[in-house]
Amino acid sequence: MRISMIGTGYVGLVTGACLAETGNDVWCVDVDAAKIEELRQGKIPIYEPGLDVVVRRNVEQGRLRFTTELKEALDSSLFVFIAVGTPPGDSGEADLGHVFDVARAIGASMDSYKIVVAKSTIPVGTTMKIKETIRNVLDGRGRGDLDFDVAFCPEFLKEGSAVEDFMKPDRIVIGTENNRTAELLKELFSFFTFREERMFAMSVASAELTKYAANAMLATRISFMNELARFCERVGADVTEVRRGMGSDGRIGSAFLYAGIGYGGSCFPKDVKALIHSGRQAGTPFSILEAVEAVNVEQRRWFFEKIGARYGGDLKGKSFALWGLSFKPNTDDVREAPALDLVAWLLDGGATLRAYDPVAEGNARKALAGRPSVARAIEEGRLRFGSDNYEVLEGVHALILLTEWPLFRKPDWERIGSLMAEPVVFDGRNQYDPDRMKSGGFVYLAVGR
Ligand SMILES: NC(=O)c1ccc[n+]([C@@H]2O[C@H](COP(=O)([O-])OP(=O)(O)OC[C@H]3O[C@@H](n4cnc5c(N)ncnc54)[C@H](O)[C@@H]3O)[C@@H](O)[C@H]2O)c1
Ligand SMILES: O=c1ccn([C@@H]2O[C@H](COP(=O)(O)OP(=O)(O)O[C@H]3O[C@H](CO)[C@@H](O)[C@H](O)[C@H]3O)[C@@H](O)[C@H]2O)c(=O)[nH]1
Repeated sequence: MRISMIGTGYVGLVTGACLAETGNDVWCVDVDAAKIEELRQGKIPIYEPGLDVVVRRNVEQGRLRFTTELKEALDSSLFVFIAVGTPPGDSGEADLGHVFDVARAIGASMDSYKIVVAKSTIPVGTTMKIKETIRNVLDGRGRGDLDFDVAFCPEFLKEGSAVEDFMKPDRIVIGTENNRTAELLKELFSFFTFREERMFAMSVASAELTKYAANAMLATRISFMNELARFCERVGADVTEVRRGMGSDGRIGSAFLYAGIGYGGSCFPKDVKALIHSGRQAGTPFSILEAVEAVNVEQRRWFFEKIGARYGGDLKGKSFALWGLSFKPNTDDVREAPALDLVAWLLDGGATLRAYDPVAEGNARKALAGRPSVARAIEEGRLRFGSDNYEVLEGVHALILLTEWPLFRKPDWERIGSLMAEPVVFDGRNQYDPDRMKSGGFVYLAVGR
């Protein structure tokens, strides 16, 4: 089938490449000319395991193309996917500016029947507003005769395993206004699952809300565990043991119960805020989600204070090695990464930092440059980036683990001990065994144990 993917970011590029991989002809469209140029030259603008191979293969085989010209792509497509960003607005609402820009551009460019499928995460009612926007532009062009359908198909991929998640989804949700569109979308997505029971056709509104509900539930589990972890510390329990005990109940399950320094990324923080905003607007506030968000904001601060407490609240003259800057392992994405707040607070407290991340250094540098106090600290030489995870340890007072990259899972503790000025480890992701750490001569401070 012929497809236009509008927005070539984490979701658009993965979706476009995977749809091409299953034999479709895909145009990826973006307003970012530099990004499109990079892609045309065979460079992948994001770090996502396995994506480079899929993109290159499909470009070589002529099924995947990149353009800034929407019309060029639309003219040869039946399906038009919208995969642009929906960042948080000032009051937590989803900012739909890019989505409606695209809707207007589709209305201005289309000259034949299309199925417009929103994949961006958008509040209930938005898909129908997209339809109205396209219709208004068509009417304005005197092309009210042109027919089109709209649909909403949420994306559930996780960064760091996006290609695998897309190719082998747990479920495919298809929100449409009519059966014909649902059947066509089922056919398009049937490449990714042989199991009919994994395809959920539903109303557009239900599909829109399914996406927010799933993210909000996962975020709720994480905040629950983070609050539980703080309680565990007070009462002498170990949250990792509690997690194993409770997660073994099939009704609860073991996924997304890991306490740490709070959830980050481009989705959970913004989607929880957006659902809170929608709930308030509808007069049915999500008091649970308000708490989920508050706990998440507190959690990174709680960890920072835990570090400070070891030094009587005074970080001046202390130096720390930081392992990990991305919001989770296997990605270069630092959007809403808890690590960035930790970097800023530690520097504001007077500490000197040496940070290492396998792939996110570039994005972290850009994001941190926007914080004036961090930019000053970089000028003063109080924040440096290392080229490997051992180099940053030389002479530091403690190691702080912020992102659980596989590389950090089983390090050489003897070597680490010999490099550091003091053998202290703050583990923000509960990666190490407290008994082994203590018997290895380390002071080990983790989350909820
Ligand atoms: N990142 C994820 O893991 C993930 C997973 C599921 C759903 N989502 C949702 O998917 C959407 C996209 O997220 P993302 O992380 O891919 O965003 P992103 O910021 O990585 O990419 C968005 C792209 O859209 C482009 N764009 C903006 N306006 C445009 C326009 N008018 N025409 C063409 N291109 C335009 C931008 O230049 C950018 O390249 C969001 O709604 C997000 O909530 C994201
Ligand atoms: O037990 C856990 C699991 C995750 N996290 C944190 O939660 C955040 C989000 O992690 P994850 O969900 O793995 O990554 P995302 O790429 O943000 O994916 C989420 O957001 C996407 C965008 O909406 C959805 O498509 C995915 O289904 C959903 O998992 C990260 O900061 C993790 O460190 C925890 O703290 N504890």
